[in-house]
Amino acid sequence: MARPIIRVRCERLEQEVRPLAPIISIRNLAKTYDGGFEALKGVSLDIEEGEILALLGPNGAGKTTLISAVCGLVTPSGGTVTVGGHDIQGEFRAARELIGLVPQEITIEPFEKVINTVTFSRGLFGKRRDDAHIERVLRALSLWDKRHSRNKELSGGMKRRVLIAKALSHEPRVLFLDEPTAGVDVTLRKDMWRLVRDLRDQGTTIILTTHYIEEAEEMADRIGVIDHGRLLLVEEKAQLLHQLGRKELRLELCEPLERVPESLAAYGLTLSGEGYHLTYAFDAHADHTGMTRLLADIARAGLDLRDLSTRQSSLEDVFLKLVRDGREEVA
Ligand SMILES: Nc1ncnc2c1ncn2[C@@H]1O[C@H](COP(=O)(O)OP(=O)(O)OP(=O)(O)O)[C@@H](O)[C@H]1O
Repeated sequence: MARPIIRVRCERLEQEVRPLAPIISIRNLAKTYDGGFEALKGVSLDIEEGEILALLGPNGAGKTTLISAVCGLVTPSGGTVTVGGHDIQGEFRAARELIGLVPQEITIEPFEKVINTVTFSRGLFGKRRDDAHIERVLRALSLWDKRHSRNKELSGGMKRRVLIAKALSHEPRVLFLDEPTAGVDVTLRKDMWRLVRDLRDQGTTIILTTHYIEEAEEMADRIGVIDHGRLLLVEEKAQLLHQLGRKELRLELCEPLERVPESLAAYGLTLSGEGYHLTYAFDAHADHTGMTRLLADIARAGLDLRDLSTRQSSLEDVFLKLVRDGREEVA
């Protein structure tokens, strides 16, 4: 009698340790628009269920094109996308049903009432009417009191929330937010961040695009950087922030140098500011930063210091460097 119990346990264990398939799988996705412009150049990316992924990139990087291709609104020129295992082209309806999309531009019928807008949206996905769900969504977005207002009577921030309510009306597993806080004031932006985190806590996978580094830093579990149709990096935010633990010590000399003295070669210093500035990069998390030894060796080399300062690198530095390096590579 004991055997079946053991077998059941083993099966459970296997289920627990089996890695989950990504909810979205993008392989070599390419898009060339009519006229020959290559907006996506072979993007590959897996998105895990329940994560918040922020796609950062400058104007025209390809963020909206990527989202639109994953949502089946733009036909790719190459590559594949699956959502919940369904091919976005071959099994469009099954894949699209899993997705909620909040577009960049406000696209709601001005004379329609809020509640009808959201209820109608659910119907478009062929889902049966569920007033309790619509009420939950509207309450979560602080729109319940406005349910009988016409869309045109709402503020810009409320209209944006109606777009989110529409996107959530059919209970999608993945929510795409294309620049959710563009042109939104600071308070509303923070409300939006809270809302997105709550949705993730309830199990929704979130992919958002943004220009705001602070937004990616605040919300994302992973950050992807895209530019010129290429994904330059996808990294856990915690990992990125660890990398950002790099600091710089800047030394200002009393007399300029022509080159870094041989005795200081091991520190990898860079000389700038017409020979007046020496910069030393170090890991702020390390037990030994090497700073004390460097300063002793500088004194030994007979260099006099006028000033010194340290500076922490930021996500913005990493972002700008990646975009700059990527552009140099392309050029
Ligand atoms: N329908 C189209 N036809 C031709 N080119 C297009 C079309 N849509 C977008 N593009 C071009 O593709 C590139 C990527 O555009 P996309 O909107 O994906 O960028 P983005 O990263 O979302 O930019 P932004 O942050 O400004 O919204 C841009 O150079 C854009 O001009």
